[in-house]
Amino acid sequence: MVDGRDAIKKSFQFQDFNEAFGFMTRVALKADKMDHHPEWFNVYNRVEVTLSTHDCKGLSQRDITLAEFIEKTAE
Ligand SMILES: C[C@H](O)[C@H](O)[C@H]1CNC2=NC(N)=NC(=O)C2=N1
Repeated sequence: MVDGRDAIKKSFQFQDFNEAFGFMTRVALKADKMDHHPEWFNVYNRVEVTLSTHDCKGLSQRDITLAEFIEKTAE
């Protein structure tokens, strides 16, 4: 969860930048297909992802669906 707002957040660590950016690319393609986009921050091998739904100013099923895809993709 994120302080002060209805959002979920998770940090992922990879071997290197190449792995991190590959992960981001796969998530980006899925996100755009869903028309549901993450807030994220990347430094080298670390990617912090925050999910929420602007349309309802909170969490929706879309956040859960994208979160499940993200967890699978990070494995
Ligand atoms: C116009 C467009 O469909 C909307 O702004 C979409 C785009 N991506 C989005 N992403 C997220 N995270 N929440 C939204 O409500 C949202 N809405």
